[in-house]
Amino acid sequence: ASRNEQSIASARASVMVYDDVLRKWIPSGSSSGLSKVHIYQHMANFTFRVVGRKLQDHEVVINCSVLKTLKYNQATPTFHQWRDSKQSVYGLNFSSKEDADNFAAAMQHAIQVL
Ligand SMILES: CC(=O)N[C@@H](Cc1ccccc1Cl)C(=O)N1CCC[C@]12C=C[C@@H]1CC[C@@H](C(=O)N[C@@H]3C(=O)N4[C@@H](C=C[C@H]3C)CC[C@H]4C(=O)O)N1C2=O
Repeated sequence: ASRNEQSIASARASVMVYDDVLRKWIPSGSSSGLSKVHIYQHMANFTFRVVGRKLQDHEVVINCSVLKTLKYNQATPTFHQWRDSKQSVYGLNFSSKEDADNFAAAMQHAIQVL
């Protein structure tokens, strides 16, 4: 995150991307595993983005803008998903329901205030 970004939520989740051709979820990044996923608010230009880094090696596995048109789907209590602007679908498989609820609340806040 840059200096003028602050985290409004963080959660542990495995970050996945849906492969439309294979019709299956694949891990985002070079391998599957848990990441720390943040929603950052940019204090100067009032934008939000989701950034996730693998716990093990800090590989950035998601870096996507949160637009006011984002439809955030809580498919299950611990699996949430949305489309980014390039129509990729991201899925977060949260390690706990608490993390999922906390992340969803912050995401909905961001979408509301944009
Ligand atoms: C109208 C619309 O766009 N709808 C989208 C969803 C959507 C709705 C509204 C706004 C935005 C979006 Cl994004 C849609 O349906 N999408 C988006 C791409 C994928 C999918 C299309 C088909 C498949 C069928 C099964 C289903 C699925 O993936 N379920 C999960 C699942 O199979 N898994 C994941 C966990 C649990 C399950 C819940 C973990 C790994 C794997 C597994 O359990 O092994 N699908 C989808 O969600």
